Amino acid sequence: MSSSAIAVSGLRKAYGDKVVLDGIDFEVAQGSVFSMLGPNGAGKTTTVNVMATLLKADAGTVVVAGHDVATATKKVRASIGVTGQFAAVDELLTGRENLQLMADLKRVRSGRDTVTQLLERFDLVESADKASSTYSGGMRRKLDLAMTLVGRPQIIFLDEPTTGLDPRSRRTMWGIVRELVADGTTIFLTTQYLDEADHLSDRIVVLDDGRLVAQGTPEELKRQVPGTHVRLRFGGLDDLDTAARALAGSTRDDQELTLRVPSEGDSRSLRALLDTLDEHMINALEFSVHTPDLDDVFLALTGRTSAEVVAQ
Ligand SMILES: Nc1ncnc2c1ncn2[C@@H]1O[C@H](COP(=O)(O)OP(=O)(O)OP(=O)(O)O)[C@@H](O)[C@H]1O
Repeated sequence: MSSSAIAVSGLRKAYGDKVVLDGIDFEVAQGSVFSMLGPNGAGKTTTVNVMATLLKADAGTVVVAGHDVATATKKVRASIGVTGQFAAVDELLTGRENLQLMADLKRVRSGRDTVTQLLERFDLVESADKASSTYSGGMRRKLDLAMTLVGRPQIIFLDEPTTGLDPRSRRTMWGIVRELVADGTTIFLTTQYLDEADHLSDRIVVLDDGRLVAQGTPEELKRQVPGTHVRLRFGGLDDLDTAARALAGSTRDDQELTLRVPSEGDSRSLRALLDTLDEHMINALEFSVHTPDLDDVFLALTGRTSAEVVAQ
């Protein structure tokens, strides 16, 4: 068995004439967080559904926890947990009953203890005996994830787990993801939130229109996009003029009295820039360094900003 938790190669899927996955390849290391980013309709859920044995691929090989999804469906299902868009929470049952039902379905030994531990871990003890229909969105998602953890799956698929959550609940979910990974669980996450992928992931792939347009660590992806620059703001047009002439490759904004200067962003190049300003006896009222973030990467790769994607 390879050390990869998931290995996908040449994965293709079409609905009629519409090609949704056009031959994608990636590997997910055991005990890591792997994020798939992509705009609406890029094919993220389709990819998760194939890996989770809920959908058959047209071509390609998908191996999950050492088993081929095409031939060893049961073994794959016994190794994974899926949470997100196909939420399993039954609203008529209480939180405790939902968890107990899952423990019974998965034939977990000492199911009652597991349920108690999960209620504690997810801070759901107080509401454990209330109908889950009365839960807030954040509580329902926590319950959904808790249900996924019954039976301790090795690999967990989280399909957009924090969409619509308030910042505090998002942070709670992030904390739980980190704990799971520290315990050796592998997490496959799909998200439209770049900051989420940036904070949590060991590796990220960007899916657009059925193809992987980039993959790497968050840092590697950010490095693919040139754009570290220093922004200077001056007190008047004279200073702006002088600085623009002295600093090669800079772009000026006369309204804002600002200058954008390309820079490596390291201490030596910043010192050289300040020396140049000193030599010309110019004082910048403001000085800030901007490094590209995943939003810039996303824009460069897909032609869309994440805000546009979320607003769709
Ligand atoms: N059962 C289906 N029949 C036909 N087309 C489908 C079916 N399921 C998905 N599609 C299409 O496949 C494409 C990819 O869908 P998918 O749900 O995988 O995208 P996604 O990246 O998960 O998007 P979202 O973020 O909106 O969930 C979309 O264009 C969708 O309309």
